[in-house]
Amino acid sequence: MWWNWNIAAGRGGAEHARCSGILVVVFPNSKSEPKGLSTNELLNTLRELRVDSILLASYSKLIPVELVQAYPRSIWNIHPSLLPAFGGKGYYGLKVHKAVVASRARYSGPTVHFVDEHYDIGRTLAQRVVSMLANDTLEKLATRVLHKEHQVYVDVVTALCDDRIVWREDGVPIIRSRTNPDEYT
Ligand SMILES: Nc1nc2c(c(=O)[nH]1)N[C@@H](CN(C=O)c1ccc(C(=O)N[C@@H](CCC(=O)O)C(=O)O)cc1)CN2
Ligand SMILES: NCC(=O)N[C@@H]1O[C@H](COP(=O)([O-])[O-])[C@@H](O)[C@H]1O
Repeated sequence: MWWNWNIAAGRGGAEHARCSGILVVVFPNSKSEPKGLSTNELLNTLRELRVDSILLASYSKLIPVELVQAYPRSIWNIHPSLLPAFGGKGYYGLKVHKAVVASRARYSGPTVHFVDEHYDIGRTLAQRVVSMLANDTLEKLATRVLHKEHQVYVDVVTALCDDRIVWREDGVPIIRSRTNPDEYT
């Protein structure tokens, strides 16, 4: 069963979701969000709503280990670089693209990965490549990468809905092709 619901860390995302009729719970509890849920309250809410998959998008806090352990192989995140490059603590939003441009890398692109206890080291599930341009600005690169993010996350969610995400014997997650069951990416 798919629930339209949203765990919002930012006010803009929460308001947009509410206006779209999407159930919103705010996490974590903080000074700026005193009505936010604690980890245990969030876990109870997710269980009550029978949530079985969690997808992060622009979520800028560390998901607590209790939530990671309660949802094994069931929390995904999208990161705006080709992990493991340019990931980890301090790498989010434009900071990621700034590091990529400074490195003179020839390619960048989004990564969809499983979430584990630490930032950005969970198993990679899908990536898309974006070529760097000689006159790239942070904003131009961010826009091109974001465009690919919106494509690759939709592809991953579609594969999730189709039950086409499988784990290879060596522990690598792969996606079975929608058209040819003998092909994987
Ligand atoms: N347990 C996990 N939690 C989260 C993960 C993860 O892989 N495991 N991914 C991040 C998303 N992310 C990159 O994709 C990311 C977000 C934020 C940071 C970061 O350094 N944050 C700052 C705080 C920023 C703020 O307060 O707004 C920090 O921790 O100092 C790194 C990577 C989502 N959660
Ligand atoms: N590490 C997490 C991270 O950097 N997330 C990134 O923040 C950007 C802004 O998205 P938004 O316009 O939806 O807020 C997106 O590129 C997203 O990948």
